[in-house]
Amino acid sequence: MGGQSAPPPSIEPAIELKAISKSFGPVKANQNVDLKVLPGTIHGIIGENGAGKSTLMSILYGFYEADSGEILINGQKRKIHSSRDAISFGIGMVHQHFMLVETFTVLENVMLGAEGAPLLNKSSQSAREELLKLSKEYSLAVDPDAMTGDLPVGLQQRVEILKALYRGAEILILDEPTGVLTPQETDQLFKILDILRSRGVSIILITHKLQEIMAITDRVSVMRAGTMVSERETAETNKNELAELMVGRKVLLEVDKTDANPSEILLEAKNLSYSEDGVKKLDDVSLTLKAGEIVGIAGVSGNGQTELLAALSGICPLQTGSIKIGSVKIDSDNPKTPKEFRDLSVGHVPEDRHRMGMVTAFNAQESAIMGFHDDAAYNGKFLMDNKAVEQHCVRLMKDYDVRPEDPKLKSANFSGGNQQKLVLAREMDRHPKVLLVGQPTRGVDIGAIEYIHKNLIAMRDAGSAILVVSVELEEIMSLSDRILVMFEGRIVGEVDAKEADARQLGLLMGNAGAQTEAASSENNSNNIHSEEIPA
Ligand SMILES: Nc1ncnc2c1ncn2[C@@H]1O[C@H](COP(=O)(O)OP(=O)(O)OP(=O)(O)O)[C@@H](O)[C@H]1O
Repeated sequence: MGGQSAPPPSIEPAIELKAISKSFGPVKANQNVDLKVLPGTIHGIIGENGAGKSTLMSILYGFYEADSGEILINGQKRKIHSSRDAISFGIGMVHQHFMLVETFTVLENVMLGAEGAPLLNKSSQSAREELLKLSKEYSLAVDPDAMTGDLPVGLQQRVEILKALYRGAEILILDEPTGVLTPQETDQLFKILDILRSRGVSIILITHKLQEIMAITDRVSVMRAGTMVSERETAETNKNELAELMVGRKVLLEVDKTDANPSEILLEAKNLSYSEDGVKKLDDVSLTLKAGEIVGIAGVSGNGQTELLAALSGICPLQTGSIKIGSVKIDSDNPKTPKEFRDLSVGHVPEDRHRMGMVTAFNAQESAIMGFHDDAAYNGKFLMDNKAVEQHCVRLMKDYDVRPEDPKLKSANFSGGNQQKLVLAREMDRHPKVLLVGQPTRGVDIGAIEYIHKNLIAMRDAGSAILVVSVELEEIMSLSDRILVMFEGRIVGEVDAKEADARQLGLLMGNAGAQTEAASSENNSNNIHSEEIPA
């Protein structure tokens, strides 16, 4: 490892990984990786997509066994063959995709699978008492009897943390925990992590967001291409240095763009309303998208953004209102399928790449043409022209830096960020007139974010109309030319991006009723989302 100052020898690391290696076929996901995490500290791990961070944590948590190397927990050499072993050594993991049973209560989820716990029994008084005690001790307020599926994402994550603590975790691994959180939920999570640290819990935090590393960690390790390349005291580094260590070159952390030059309207939505199970998800939404502009949708997730993207791409049928694309009018009397929307040159990058962007069981080249598989270019005489599909996929992988460059690899076996790049590549490469993008850079490393933002701006400058939905206010503010704010299915405000400031957007996002929340987060020293945003 280059340039790091070694931890004081007197302190025994809570975790020590020595020369860990792990390969998947030809892919060396981890090569001779060393890591020391001191007790009662928050240790960040950063690295490009596919650098090997999740693999390393999966080894520590017993999902994978290393090909070679050693694991020491509190100075003791340990063999971890399963997550049960990891739990018994005091390791807990909060996964990117929660492992909770949505139809169980919080208490039932916390008890589920806990080693040595009494059989699952709703009235288990001791479990309830223990849960309440943990909630109090770590300021993790949550109703034990709430149905887990009804809780907002931030609270579900809290249940995951409680579950780990209930099982006696003293070491907590969090893999990209803020990817699905609102700025306010992120602030709350960081307060919780701070409390856990002050109580002696050791935390490993994997994140792509360098402002989070700077805000909350004590030390940070940098991985590149399966190896550990650097380690720094957080107080002695900065975002630019970390970005360069990760990517191996200087990275532009701000979006570089000229003013937009919008021209004709390419898409016009009028009075869209949509209800599901009696709940209004879209409420009289009207908007226009013009050639040569990027329109950003800001809002706390769950306020109709998903349904708006679904309506504008033909995935959810129109109930009320109409959409005009060029001269074609679409409404409930004249519906169109997603394929027909695509034929009208509407591209769509869905927010949830796993459920809607790709079929994880398909290989990369199949995912790379999903939705376009009946294009003449891929059709042989009788069957699909697999050679043509493969060549197309390889070109996309080269152009969008999808790693590994293996069109035959199962989509599920790409790292999260590389899956995202593959879906973006598929949609952007066709240069649609209208591009709808949900969470363009979720789980994507900073080098790739720079690349994706540059490409979106290039598409705009070439005359596409782009609609971006993102929970990252910073992204919305720096990428958009106009910002629309959604709240409870409605568009409650429109702001010129040049004049937007985070506080004003935050107030609109919470609508008047939640002003206190926005105001209190403004006073919060961990309010990193707005702090980073240029006014
Ligand atoms: N089960 C698997 N089979 C084959 N290859 C795999 C498997 N799991 C991971 N890989 C490969 O190992 C490498 C490291 O992946 P890993 O998920 O650890 O990266 P990461 O740093 O966590 O990336 P990201 O930031 O995108 O989540 C990648 O090239 C990935 O494609």
